[in-house]
Amino acid sequence: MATVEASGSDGKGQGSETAVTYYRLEEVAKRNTAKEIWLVIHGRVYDITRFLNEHPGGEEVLIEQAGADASESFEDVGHSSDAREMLKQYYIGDVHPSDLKPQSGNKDPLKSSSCKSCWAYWIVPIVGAVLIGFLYRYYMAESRSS
Ligand code: HEM
Repeated sequence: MATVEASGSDGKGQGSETAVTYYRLEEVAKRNTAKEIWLVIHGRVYDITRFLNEHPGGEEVLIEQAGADASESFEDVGHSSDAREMLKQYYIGDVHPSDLKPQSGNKDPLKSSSCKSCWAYWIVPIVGAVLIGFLYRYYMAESRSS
């Protein structure tokens, strides 16, 4: 089931005063037949059914991505800004916030396995460098005294 919520605070600029329809990923996944094709690109849901025959890259690639997150393949192709503009006409809503990937949905970075700014990422090299510095000084002092 899609949930409709008033927008304005999501900061995505898709008509800040209009209502946003949220779709669960499981719902998007069901739209994977040639009769009805939805896909997700950067957290947004697109109904590209009527675009299938018009896609300059052919319908095959779209059918392959049907019902799934096509952000990566969309970017890999290096679509033009015209192609990005075209997306707007097929936009039907956003992925439900609880289905968004951790980097945008998970508020606790320590619990994220892809945590890049956690303390461990920078504290370990710093402690290592300080330790090596001490060892170096210790050995230099030793070699000077002997
Ligand atoms: C609704 C989403 C999409 C739209 C509006 C779209 C639009 C376009 C447009 C306008 C072009 C012509 C070249 C350009 O202007 O960049 C194109 C080419 C192409 N697209 Fe898409 N596309 C979409 C999704 C995808 C996806 C998901 C794939 C997945 C692989 C894909 C693969 C390709 C390929 C392979 C080409 C041909 C590139 C070439 O010949 O150089 N497209 N698309």
